[in-house]
Order: sequence, then C-alpha cells, then structure tokens
Amino acid sequence: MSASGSGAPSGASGSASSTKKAFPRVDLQGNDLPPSPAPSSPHGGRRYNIATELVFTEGSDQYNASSVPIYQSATFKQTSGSGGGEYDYTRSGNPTRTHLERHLAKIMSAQRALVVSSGMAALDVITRLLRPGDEVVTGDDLYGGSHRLLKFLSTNGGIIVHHVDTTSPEKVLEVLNSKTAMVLLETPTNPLIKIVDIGQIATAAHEANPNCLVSVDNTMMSPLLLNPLDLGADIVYESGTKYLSGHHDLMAGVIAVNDLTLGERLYFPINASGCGLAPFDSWLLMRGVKTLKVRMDQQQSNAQRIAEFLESHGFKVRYPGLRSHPQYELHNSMARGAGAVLSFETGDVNVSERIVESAKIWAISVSFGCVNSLISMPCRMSHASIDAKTRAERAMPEDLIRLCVGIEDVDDLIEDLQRALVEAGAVNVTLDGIHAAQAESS
Ligand SMILES: Cc1ncc(COP(=O)(O)O)c(C=O)c1O
Ligand SMILES: N[C@@H](CCSC[C@H](N)C(=O)O)C(=O)O
Repeated sequence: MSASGSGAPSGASGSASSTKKAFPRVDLQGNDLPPSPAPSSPHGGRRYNIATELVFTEGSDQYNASSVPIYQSATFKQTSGSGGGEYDYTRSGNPTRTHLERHLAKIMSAQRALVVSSGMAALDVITRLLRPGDEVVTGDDLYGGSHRLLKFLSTNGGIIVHHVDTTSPEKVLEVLNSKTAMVLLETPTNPLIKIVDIGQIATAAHEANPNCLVSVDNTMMSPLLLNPLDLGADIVYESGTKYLSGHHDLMAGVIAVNDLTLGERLYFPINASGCGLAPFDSWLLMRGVKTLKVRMDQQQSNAQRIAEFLESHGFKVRYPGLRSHPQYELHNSMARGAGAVLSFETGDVNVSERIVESAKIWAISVSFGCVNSLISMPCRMSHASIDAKTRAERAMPEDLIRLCVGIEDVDDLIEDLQRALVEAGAVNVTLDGIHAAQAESS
C-alpha cells in the first residue's frame, strides 16, 4: 500500500460537515459504514518550523480557551430524536481527544492521528487488521511488550510471526511473501539500539505484496526526530507515555496514517473496544507535547556527553550519536537526532547490578522519554517478558545497562554515574584519582 496515495482532500479545515465528507467510513473488512461522530480531521499541513507547530494550535471552544478544555463527559445531548450532535458518546469521540488528534496529525505529518490508552493498545489496534493465516515480519530486537503481544497472536490468533534481523534488508526479503500482511519495525531497536532502514524495507515489502502494511514503532525517536510516513511506512505508532508526554504522568498511545480508509479501519476497533484516550489524559498529553522540542534537545545533548564519557572509559556503548556506532550513517540519513536512550555492557551481570543500585540521581525504572534520568537492566526489567532462552538466541546481553537520559545538569549525571562505576568496581580507578585528574585538567 502506498503511503502517499491517501486521497485526502488537501487543506481540509475540519468543520463538522467537511469532516464527515472527508472520511470514507468502513468496517474492518472495508465495507461501507454510515458516518462516525466527529472523526479527527485531515490537517492542513505544517506552516511553521516544528518548534512553533508544537505549541501553535488553531480552533478551541466557543470561548476561545487557550488551553483546550477537558470535556469530562461520557455523553453529549443530541439535537433531535434521530441524533444530530457532532459527538454522542466519549468512547466514540470526545472534543478534547479530537483536538489532540488533530494536533498530533499535524506534528506527525499525517492525514489522521488516533490516540488510545497506551502504546500497547496502539499495537493491539493495529494488529486487529490481521486475519488468521496472515504473516507478520518483525525484528529480533523488539520491545518486550510487543514481542509478548505478537507471541499471543501467533499462539492464539493463527498469525504467523517471523522474527528476523531487520537491520539486514536481505533477511527481511528472505521471508517476505504474498501472505505477508504486515511488516513491523522499530528503529533504533530497544534495547540494543540497532538501526533499521525503513525506506528500503518498505519498498521491498510493498513490492512483495502491495497490500502489505508497513508499521513503524517510532517511540524511541518521536516525531521530532523521525517521520516514518515520509520514508514509506503506512502506519506509524508510538507510546505517548514516553517523549510525547515527557513526565511519566500518563499512559497513551498514538497511531498515525496518511490513508484515510486505513484510518477508519483503525478507528473501528478503538470505538468497538473502548480504548480511546480519556479526556483528562488527552489534555495532559496535549500539554506535554508542547515542550517536546526543548525537552528532547536537552535530553539529547546530555545523552551525547554521557555516551562519550562511557566510551572514554572503554565501555562498548550503543548510541547512534557516536561515530563508532556501526550504523551511524544510516541513522543520520533518516533521523534528525540520536535520541536519549543508550545502552552499554560491563561484562559482568553482578557489576551491572551494583552500578544500577549505586546510582543516586538515576532512578531504577523502566520506560524512557521522561524529564528524569533512568537506569535499568532490560533483561530483568523492560524485556523480562521475553524468555531467557529467546533472549540468549537474540544475543541480548544479560549484563546490558540501559540509560534513559533526562534534562538534569549533565555534570551531575556524569558525576553520579562515575561514582556508581567506581563503587561497583567497573572502572579501574578510585574517585580520588578521578578528582585529581579533573583538578589537573581544569
Ligand atoms: C518501543 C516501545 N514501544 C511500545 C511500548 C509500549 O508503550 P506503553 O507502555 O505506553 O504501552 C514501549 C514501552 O512500553 C516501548 O518501549
Ligand atoms: N512490566 C511492564 C514493563 C514495561 S517496560 C516499559 C518501556 N517500554 C521500557 O522499554 O522500559 C510490562 O510487562 O510490560
């Protein structure tokens, strides 16, 4: 399916009447349906640079509220016995959610965005497009929760899932066939920070099967750094729990597409199951997304310094901002930055555990994208839902430490990490030695 052939009316403004005409209404099988209440409208395209677009919004309520109100209402009164209101029931649509969806569609360079209750709910909605017998091709370094959901579908839903090394387009090509209904990519992968060539794989997948949908999990990058739809993906989704919201105070998932019929097929399970994002969480996410650029800029520059610091101590660091990353060029040909997640190995799982437990500013926590810095051991935490045998087959080092860098003062972060490394015996120096060397060089 071509990502560009959306057939969307350009510059549609999103008034109730124009929106209803703009959206073909179909069920999961593509059969026509009557118009849905208040779908999000196609955006009119970006006019300004991203930092401006993140905070700039048009359209509000009848009072021109600067911050879109939280429409904390399950139901909406209708104008007649046969309906007639723009909204009827919050499971089907809510003005706060619609405002956020329109804003995100603009930010994600998409014709339509849909917001749901978590990143996993977003993937669940996307996989409702699949039918028993369909094949899915995905990576062998996949977020643990995505692996778990796909495993459930292959065990119980008749879906055949191929996990291959998606950093090699040849490996993907080997398994692509006319039954491949979906290719599911993540880049950089989590937690091994491997890079996947979205454009090359999307082209190959569409050639193998023109109906194959290429979905990209963009959680590690956010729309600020990467637009998979521009590279040929059909569907982009992300966990809004991470960079988009930025404060670990909500769970959310976002799905974005250019094909409006596909958008309606994705809306169907959201309405049918009731996983659309609640009004208060929609409001919180709308507030969070406005600071995405300032947060990410700071997180990214901190992450770069920290990656260089660890590398200078001889650790094998995985971060696409380092020239030593084997796919540095590929990443930078697709993305506008390296993000703020990096991982490194110590060679000893006990040493890694001591580092994690010695750090003070770095909170021991799963997740990433938050303003606070986090440290974790993926094999025991975020990726524990992948069994030990599979982790070993996929060469996931048990001693791997993942750092998710926040916006704190970078010197404090480095000093805390340095102390933890010394206390854990991971570097062959004493703190006195490090301080003496620092005093000498300053
Ligand atoms: C890459 C990636 N995709 C998806 C998810 C799922 O998001 P959520 O936790 O919001 O369900 C996560 C983390 O949880 C993730 O790291
Ligand atoms: N217990 C959770 C673990 C969530 S991991 C969150 C995040 N994606 C990360 O990579 O840290 C679960 O079982 O899903």
